[in-house]
Amino acid sequence: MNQTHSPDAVRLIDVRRVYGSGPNAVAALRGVSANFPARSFTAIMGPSGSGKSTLLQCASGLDRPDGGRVLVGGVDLGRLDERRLTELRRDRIGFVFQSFNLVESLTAAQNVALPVRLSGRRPPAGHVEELLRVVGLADRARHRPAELSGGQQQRVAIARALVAGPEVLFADEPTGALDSRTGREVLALLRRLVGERGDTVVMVTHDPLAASHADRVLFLSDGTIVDELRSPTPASVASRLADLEDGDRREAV
Ligand SMILES: Nc1ncnc2c1ncn2[C@@H]1O[C@H](COP(=O)(O)OP(=O)(O)OP(=O)(O)O)[C@@H](O)[C@H]1O
Repeated sequence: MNQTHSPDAVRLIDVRRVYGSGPNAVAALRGVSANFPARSFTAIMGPSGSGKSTLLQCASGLDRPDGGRVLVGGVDLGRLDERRLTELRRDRIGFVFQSFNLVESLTAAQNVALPVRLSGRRPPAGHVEELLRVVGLADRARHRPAELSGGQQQRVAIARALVAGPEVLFADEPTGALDSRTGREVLALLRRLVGERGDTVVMVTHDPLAASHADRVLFLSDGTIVDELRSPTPASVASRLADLEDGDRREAV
């Protein structure tokens, strides 16, 4: 593969994505460049329609940009055919969404092992148990999703996303379906994964409190990155977001 050593888990270089064509074309990303260093926790925020989901989809190889480059662990996704891109997503990228998407008929441990099983392999001995321990569910390995709380189900989903040892964990509104206390526990877990295991997390969120758990917040507006906050606090994030949303409203008038 086209692999070069890179301290960045993910790099976006002048990424562009246009939906549709002609007079109805929508430029969802207008030249986005960003580095996501290994062992960092980045939150992506911005008003509705600013391009957050599109950025996550392009960065994770779920969607192909119309211009620019995306590198995951030094591999240029644009050079991969569909089969290799699918393999890269399976082996090197973890996903967590607002909905937990667990298989109801399988236990927590079986859900965690599933991505590796589906690729015709077996997780190394003790690996699933270790991941369940990391997410605080060592004693729930044999429970099925219906026997777990929402926060516990999301923690199973996080363990599942980590089972292949991905370069990066992309999280799209991971606390969107959780109450605020449970949401904070999941955010604290993501924080710990970065601090203690050296995982890399990129999270889209609408919630300033959620974003304040990250090392840095990137703000998108109208398809471009317009600002960055390091060591964010809920207040500093909320204030910056309000400015951007005000700007959007003024433009709409
Ligand atoms: N499949 C699509 N076809 C056409 N336009 C699209 C498509 N997906 C997104 N868009 C448009 O691209 C722009 C960016 O959308 P995107 O979903 O990335 O924004 P977002 O910041 O994630 O929004 P939200 O916070 O509301 O989820 C929007 O104008 C949206 O309407």
